[in-house]
Amino acid sequence: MRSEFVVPTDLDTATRHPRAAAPGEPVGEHNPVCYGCGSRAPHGLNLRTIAGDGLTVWADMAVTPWMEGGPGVIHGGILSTAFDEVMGAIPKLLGANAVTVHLEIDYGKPVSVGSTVRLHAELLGVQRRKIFTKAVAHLGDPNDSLAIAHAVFVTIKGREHFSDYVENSRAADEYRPHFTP
Ligand SMILES: CCCCCCCC/C=C\CCCCCCCC(=O)SCCNC(=O)CCNC(=O)[C@H](O)C(C)(C)COP(=O)(O)OP(=O)(O)OC[C@H]1O[C@@H](n2cnc3c(N)ncnc32)[C@H](O)[C@@H]1OP(=O)(O)O
Repeated sequence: MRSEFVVPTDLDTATRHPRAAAPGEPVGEHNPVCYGCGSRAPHGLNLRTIAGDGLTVWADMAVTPWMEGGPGVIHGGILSTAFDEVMGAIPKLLGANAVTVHLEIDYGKPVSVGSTVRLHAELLGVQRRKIFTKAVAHLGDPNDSLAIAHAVFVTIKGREHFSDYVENSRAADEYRPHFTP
C-alpha cells in the first residue's frame, strides 16, 4: 500500500518505560471520558488497547451498524479515530504524555459492517519530542491489510497543555483538583 510518510534517520534511543503495561495487559485509558478509549464515554468507541511485545500495542474493534459510511462498510473517519487512539497508546509505553500532530491513513480495502478489525501499532522512532508510529488494520493476517496509518505524536506536559480546556470536560469535577494551583 502506498505511503509517503517519512521518518528521520537520526533517531534517539527509545526504551519501554519500566512501569509501562506488561505485554498482554491493557494500556489503560488516558481519560475516562475520551471518545476513543474512555470506559465512561457514552457515544465512544470504548477501545481497549493491549500492550504487545516491545514497543507495540493492539486492539480489536467490532464494526457495528452505527459506524457505517458507505453502504455496509465502515466510515473512514471512524477507522481513522481508531487508528489515532491505538497509535496514541505507544507514547504511554514510553512513559510519555503526547498528542497527535500528524495523522495519515491509506485505505486499501472496504471494511465490512459486522467484521472485527484488529489494529496493530508499533513505534517507528523517537526524535526529541516527536514520536513516530505506524499501524495496520487487518482481519487476522497482518500481511493482508485493510488500511495502514502513520502518525506523529508530540510529548506535552498534561497539566499545562489542558489547563485552559479542562473546565469543558465532562469529567471537570474530577480533573479540577489536579489543575488547581
Ligand atoms: C495531573 C493531571 C493531568 C492530567 C493530564 C491528562 C493526561 C492526558 C495525556 C495525554 C492525552 C492524550 C490524548 C490523546 C487523544 C488521542 C489523540 C488526539 O486526538 S490528540 C488531539 C489532537 N491534537 C492536538 O490537539 C494537538 C494540537 N497541537 C498542539 O497543541 C501543538 O502543536 C503541540 C503542543 C503538540 C506542539 O506545539 P509546541 O509549541 O509545544 O512545539 P513545536 O515546536 O511546535 O513542535 C514540537 C516538535 O513537533 C514537530 N511538529 C509539530 N507539528 C508537526 C506536524 N504536524 N507534523 C510533524 N511534526 C510536527 C515540530 O516540528 C517540533 O519538532 P522538532 O523537535 O523541532 O524537530
